[in-house]
Amino acid sequence: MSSIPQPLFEISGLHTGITKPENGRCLLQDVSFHIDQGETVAVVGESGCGKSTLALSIMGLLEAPLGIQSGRIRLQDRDLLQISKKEMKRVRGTEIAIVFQDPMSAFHPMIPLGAQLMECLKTGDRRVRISRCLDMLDRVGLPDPGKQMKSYSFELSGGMLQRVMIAMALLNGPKLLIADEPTTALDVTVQASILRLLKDIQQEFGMGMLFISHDLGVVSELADRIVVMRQGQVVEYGEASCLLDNPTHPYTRHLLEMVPVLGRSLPAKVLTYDQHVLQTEVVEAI
Ligand SMILES: Nc1ncnc2c1ncn2[C@@H]1O[C@H](COP(=O)(O)OP(=O)(O)OP(=O)(O)O)[C@@H](O)[C@H]1O
Repeated sequence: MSSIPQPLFEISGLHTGITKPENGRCLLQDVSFHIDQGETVAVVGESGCGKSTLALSIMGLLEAPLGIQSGRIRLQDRDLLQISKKEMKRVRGTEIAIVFQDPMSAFHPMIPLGAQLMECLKTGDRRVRISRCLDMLDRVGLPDPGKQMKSYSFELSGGMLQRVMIAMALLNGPKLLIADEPTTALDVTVQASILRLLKDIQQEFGMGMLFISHDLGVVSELADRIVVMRQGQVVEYGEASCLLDNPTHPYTRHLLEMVPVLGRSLPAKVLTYDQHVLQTEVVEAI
């Protein structure tokens, strides 16, 4: 008898909310979805629907008065809600890594970027760790990685710094990468090159990716499946192509209408994306 393969990552029946009894409020209600190895699942919804609360719930980084009320978050065969804080700290950054929206605030301005990257690789010979950081900076397309290791965050552009954050997230070979609005703070011409980079490295490294965005147009570029969230609840969930071609929930249709140029025609968006990439490469080459 063949057993059903286990997903890489699975959330089931997740409820997250304000835990104070006097003003208890549910911010995520019964959220469930899974991510298979090598797959990109996008969570999309407007501001305030609970996307960041979801990312923080997964990373075990919710701060009081927010807390998980019930549900399960599994990475392979482990329930992340049942492991110790110490073990969760190890999982974070090694097995699950996150790329945040604003690269400028993710780095310490007074510490060289190289030292901050090295800090993520806690073990191993110093020379091996330096070489690993240099390799990863090169892999994410940063010119002159040796120079960037000595630079401070304020010396790099937003796009370059986002590449450093992606390199940092990949250093320990995570099984799951969470990208929380990774292109929102960037210039439109740089956005497309960062999206292409995420797509490339996800294929190369074969990890699962949870891509969080308010923009269904951006999501259509790289998602295998899409979770549409509204007011803390999943209103639609399915294969990206089916959901984009035949949205069943009025809110998904509303999000689609907000995508400029795309409307409901994907090929037009793909064309727009390629034009952005071309434009970006021209800008970067100047
Ligand atoms: N510490 C907190 N205390 C009370 N309410 C909170 C707290 N953090 C978030 N919320 C509320 O939870 C809801 C979801 O917020 P969240 O930041 O997860 O949304 P989001 O979809 O990520 O929005 P955005 O795209 O603007 O970042 C919002 O109504 C927000 O006001």
